[in-house]
This record gives sequence, C-alpha cells and structure tokens, in this order.
Amino acid sequence: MHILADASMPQVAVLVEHLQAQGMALTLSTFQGRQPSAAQLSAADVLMIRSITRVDNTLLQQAPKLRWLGTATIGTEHVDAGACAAAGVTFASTPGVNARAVGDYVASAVANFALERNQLPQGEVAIVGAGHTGRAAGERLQGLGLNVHYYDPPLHAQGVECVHNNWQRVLNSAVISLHVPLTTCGEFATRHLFNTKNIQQLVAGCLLINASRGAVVAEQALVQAMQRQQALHVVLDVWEHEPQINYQLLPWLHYATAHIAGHSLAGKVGGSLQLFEQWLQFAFGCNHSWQLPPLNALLQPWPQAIAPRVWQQAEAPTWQMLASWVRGIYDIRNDDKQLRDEVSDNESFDAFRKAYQARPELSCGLIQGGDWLADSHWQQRLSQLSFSFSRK
Ligand SMILES: NC(=O)C1=CN([C@@H]2O[C@H](COP(=O)(O)OP(=O)(O)OC[C@H]3O[C@@H](n4cnc5c(N)ncnc54)[C@H](O)[C@@H]3O)[C@@H](O)[C@H]2O)C=CC1
Ligand SMILES: O=C(O)C(=O)[C@H](O)COP(=O)(O)O
Repeated sequence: MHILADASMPQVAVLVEHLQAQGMALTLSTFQGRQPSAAQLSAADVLMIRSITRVDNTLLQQAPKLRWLGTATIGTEHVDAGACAAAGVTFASTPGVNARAVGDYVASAVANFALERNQLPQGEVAIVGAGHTGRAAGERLQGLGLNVHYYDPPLHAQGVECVHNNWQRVLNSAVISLHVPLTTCGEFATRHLFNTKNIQQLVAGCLLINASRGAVVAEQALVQAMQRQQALHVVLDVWEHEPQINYQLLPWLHYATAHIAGHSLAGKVGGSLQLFEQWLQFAFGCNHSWQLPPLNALLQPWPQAIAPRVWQQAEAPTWQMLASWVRGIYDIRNDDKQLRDEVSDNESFDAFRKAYQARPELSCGLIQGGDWLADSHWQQRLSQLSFSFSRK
C-alpha cells in the first residue's frame, strides 16, 4: 500500500512508522507545492491533501490505482466529489478538525480590535453559519462578554433552535463573522453572500471578519467600500483569488492574514491523525486492530505550543484582562505584520503558510484565582474562552 501525502502535513511520517512497526506493509512519499506530479500520482493507492490541491478529472486520470482520497481540512470545495465517486475513489475530509483554531482567530481579532479602542464593540455579534467554526467563534466572543446570535437559514429550515434566518439582523450587527462553506448553487449559495448592495447597508463602524472562504465576500465590493471611505473595519484571512491576495485592499484592511485561521498546531496535527483514522476504517473495517498514537503524543515535539500559559488573578477580571489573556496566547497582529512584511507574490503566500508557526490554542490558558472562580458566571465565561481555571 502506497500513501502519497502533502509534505506540509505534520506527523504523517510518524503515523506511517507507527503502522509499519505493527507489521503493516506501507510506504510513503510526499509532494511539495500545490499539485503532485503525474509520476507520483501513478503509484498512489492513497492520497492525502490539504486545501491547496485541486482534485478533478485530470488529476484522477493520472492516478489509476487511487482508491482513497483524504483532505485534512474542513472545507471541501477544492475536490470534485462527483468525479471521485465516478472514478471509484472514496473521499473523506476532517469536519471540525481546526474549528477551535478558527474560534481563537476570531477571538483574537475582536480582542485586539476592542483593546485598541478601549471599548468592546457596541451592539450584537452576528455569526453567519452556525457549524463547527461558527460556534467556536461565537462561544469565545460570548466569553469576552459580547451578545452573539447565529444566522443559519439551512439549519433554521431544519427546525434547529438557537439559529435564525433574519438577514436584516445580520446587517444591523456591530460585528459580523463569516463561517459558511463556499457554495455556488442552490437556495443557500454563499458565493458573494456579501456583495456591493449589502456591504453598503452595514452599520457605521461595523467589524466584518472573513475566515471562511475568500469568495464569500466579493473583493470588488470591498474595494468600492474602501473607495467611498465607508466606516467599515475588515479582517480577512481568506482571499477570493488565493494564492493571490488583493494588494489594493491591503492597506485598508484592519487585519490581513494568509489563510492561517485554522492553523493551530493541534488543528494541523489533528488533521493528519483524523485522516489516518478514517483511512484505516476504510481499508480494514471498523473493528481493525491497528493502533495510532493519541493526539497528545503527536504534539510532544512542540512543547512550546502545548505548555500551559498561567495567569494569577485575585479579583474577577475586566474584559480588558480577558482580551489580553487571549492575545497573550494568540496575537493576530503578528500574523498580520508578517503578511504585510513577507508576502509579495503567490509564491511567498504559499511559502509563508508552509513555514507557519507551531501555534498554541486558547485551551492552553490556565487562570488561577480567588473566590470569584466559584461563581458559575465566571466559570462559564472562562470555559467559553476555552481556558481552564483553578482556585488557589
Ligand atoms: N480560514 C481557515 O483557515 C478555515 C476556513 N474554514 C472554512 O469555514 C467553512 C465553515 O466551516 P465549519 O463551520 O466547520 O463548517 P460546518 O459545515 O460545520 O458549518 C457550516 C454552517 O454554515 C451553514 N450555512 C450554509 N450555507 C449558509 C448560508 N447561505 N447562510 C448561513 N449559513 C449557511 C450550514 O448550515 C452550516 O451550519 C468551511 O467550509 C471552510 O471553507 C474552515 C476551517 C479553517
Ligand atoms: O480546514 C479548512 O477548510 C482550511 O481552510 C484549512 O485550515 C486551510 O489549511 P490548508 O489545508 O490550506 O493548509
């Protein structure tokens, strides 16, 4: 059995060695860049990719032995699932795997934005898309003390509670954070969900965050908002024409990053692990006896990314303290600065992402304090921020 994997998927070699040590006849090769070569594809029984590899009929025709394809991502629009099915290739993804990281990214964006102004956003937060990443973002923002609502018409149509389908309420919100898949057809298509018409209707001073897919927001509509000097603050992690970013927009954007919202260390290593778990089930059935190391063991080579960050706090914290704890673990401003300093073309965009830091998650935060920690209000707030806590 031969696995071909994206070279930037962490711990794949360790996972293969683990299975080889148990007696599995398994070989591994890796590919650099966006697309594997025809020679590499011709030998692959299994292909493991990330979001930058486009899988279509052309690629599948070069991979006659391929039976299983896995992407270590939540988004799947880079894979033509119909073409896979027609070619007899089983396709798997890793739902939710880096949702905590996306939640941390949004929390850091809002925490920094508020600290700059010494004021939390005044008004509601709209989370657009109430799935894995949307809920992770919403919980963290509630932890900061914000009033969050979830707009999700597909879930609303299924009768799910706690979501709504009131678009005007989204437009009236002080913060809007986007967490939808990129879809181009159907009743709930998300391509250009934010276009010239509705960007014009946003409330003055609105903070719009896109950490979903670039084309959910029409970049041209943002250029127009910039040109008419609309009172709008925009945070972009994703770009309509990646790996090309919009250099015209860049100076106007509040924070701009290189599609790294989901790139916590645990999110990336978890993606590799989840793919191996799914592939083993496909290849050997649900009751197979092959063992994989737990996620914690796979994270050990990066002690600085998993070490607890401890804060001592005698009295109940202010929102400024909560916000500074968030940015003490993950500070979006560093990623913003690096994009502006280091990314000047498509190649440097990809290179920056490939060499991205081993980023900790907010769950590394440990708050130690006094009686205030017995209060269920504070326990909930800290848990929403995914911090642990203990009374001293
Ligand atoms: N920037 C990054 O690094 C990352 C980006 N993503 C992107 O975020 C997307 C969302 O991820 P998850 O939350 O995990 O997906 P999910 O599948 O758990 O949730 C998506 C939600 O969006 C809702 N939705 C679909 N169409 C909608 C519409 N027109 N309006 C409002 N809601 C709509 C769905 O009903 C669903 O509840 C992924 O598809 C991926 O493209 C995901 C991870 C990392
Ligand atoms: O999971 C997703 O969906 C994402 O967007 C990933 O976090 C992006 O990571 P890469 O696969 O492009 O490294």
